[in-house]
Amino acid sequence: MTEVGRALDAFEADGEIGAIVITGSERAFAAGADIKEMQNRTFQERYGGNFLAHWNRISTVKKPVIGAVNGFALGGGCEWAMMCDVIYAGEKAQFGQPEILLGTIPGEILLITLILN
Ligand SMILES: CC(C)(O)CC(=O)SCCNC(=O)CCNC(=O)[C@H](O)C(C)(C)COP(=O)(O)OP(=O)(O)OC[C@H]1O[C@@H](n2cnc3c(N)ncnc32)[C@H](O)[C@@H]1OP(=O)(O)O
Repeated sequence: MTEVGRALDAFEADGEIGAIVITGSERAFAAGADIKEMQNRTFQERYGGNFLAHWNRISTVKKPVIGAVNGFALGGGCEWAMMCDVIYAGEKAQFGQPEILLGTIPGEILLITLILN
């Protein structure tokens, strides 16, 4: 996410770039946060460690952002798509918030963004 954040910073600052397209592969746009990285962290570690830092960067970019989505857009990946100004969805696009099955709050990134703003 740090790399995505850096790329978005650079695109936003580049006067030659008028719009940004974010995409994945045919199989997945993004399957969400790394479950393996999350699974051993306590709530306090996630909250205090700012685990979701940079995840909402798309929503603050001051240039049009287009999400070209195919395959899975799940959890944070679904939220990413929703943060784009336009979603251009392929026929195989699947949007979902399955993280409730992991015991985590669906829509966490957008919820935190709403609370902080
Ligand atoms: C930001 C938050 C924290 O607020 C919310 C989140 O984003 S929590 C994460 C939400 N996402 C999910 O719950 C998606 C979980 N994954 C799946 O449902 C499936 O893996 C799938 C539908 C994306 C793909 O299914 P399938 O084609 O059957 O392939 P798999 O064998 O299940 O997966 C292949 C491989 O990828 C690993 N994988 C998939 N998603 C994740 C993920 N989010 N984090 C880490 N790793 C993921 C999966 O474990 C497999 O790995 P290996 O077993 O091959 O090592």
